[in-house]
Amino acid sequence: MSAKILDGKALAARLQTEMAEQVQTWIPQVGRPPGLAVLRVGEDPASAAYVRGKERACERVGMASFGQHFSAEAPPSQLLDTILRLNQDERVDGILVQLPLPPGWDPIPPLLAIEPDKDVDGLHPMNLGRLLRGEPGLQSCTPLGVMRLLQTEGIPLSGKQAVVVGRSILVGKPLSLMLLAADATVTLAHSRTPDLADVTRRADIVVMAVGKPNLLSADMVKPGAVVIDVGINRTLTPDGSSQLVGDVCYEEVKEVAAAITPVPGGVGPMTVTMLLHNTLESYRLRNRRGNGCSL
Ligand SMILES: Nc1nc(=O)c2c([nH]1)NC[C@@H]1CN(c3ccc(C(=O)N[C@@H](CCC(=O)O)C(=O)O)cc3)C=[N+]21
Repeated sequence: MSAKILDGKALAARLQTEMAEQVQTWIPQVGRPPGLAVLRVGEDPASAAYVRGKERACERVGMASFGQHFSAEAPPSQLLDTILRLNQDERVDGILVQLPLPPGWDPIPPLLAIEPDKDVDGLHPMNLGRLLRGEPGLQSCTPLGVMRLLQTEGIPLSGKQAVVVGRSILVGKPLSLMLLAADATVTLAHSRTPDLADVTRRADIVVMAVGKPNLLSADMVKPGAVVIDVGINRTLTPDGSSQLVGDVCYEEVKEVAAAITPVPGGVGPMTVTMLLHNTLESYRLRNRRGNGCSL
């Protein structure tokens, strides 16, 4: 039996169409479109590609984008000043700093400078604290995309064993808290976990968020488990062309899992969609408070 393919790309397209319709009904009430500012530093080609993808998605749903690019040699105060200005800018609902920053750039000051209510990446300590405490707040896009995909596919989480592999602040840690909030029993494994296979084999839901191709093989998966692949790795094929792969041995794992996300076309498109979702949420909250209109 072969696993159900969890088509993140299709779900992302559907959600973006819905958002585009909502945006069109809200613009006349508010008098402006929702706005997102993506800030990029340096010349990392992968970051440049991701930022382009985010800006294109913005345009597709009718949002305004206020992107800015800084040289890796620019003084970090330039980035901070820009963030402070965008915090005050009424046209901007979301601000994000594309990570990783170039060597020598400390990500903490810019992440702290972003106004928490515009922090659409959910990385400000205020929003991370809200997530930890189970309070409403902006939440990290990739974990949110994984949760939305699981919920839309009707995959039950309450009482299930969920194993997350990878403890990053962008994915592993926040996703563990979200799965916990959904009443899963959560294990957070990482590079120092001995006998990873022994841990993953207990899981009803395995999430891979490490960044190592082929880390999860079929013998590490309980038959009938759900496998979510957050890994994004660029590898070279024998003929020399570049290929995007996740952290999962996809071809063999899909023969034992009940459901699996592909790479590309799984979690990646959901990440971008949740960024738009967070920007819209911030726009709605800002205008609800601001002028009493009911978005
Ligand atoms: N502050 C910050 N926030 C982020 O959300 C953030 C970040 N920094 N740094 C890098 C990671 C990576 N990331 C992805 C977004 C979309 C795809 C995506 O759309 N992937 C497509 C394929 C894209 C391609 O072909 O290259 C897919 O999986 O189908 C992947 C990865 C967001 N990140």
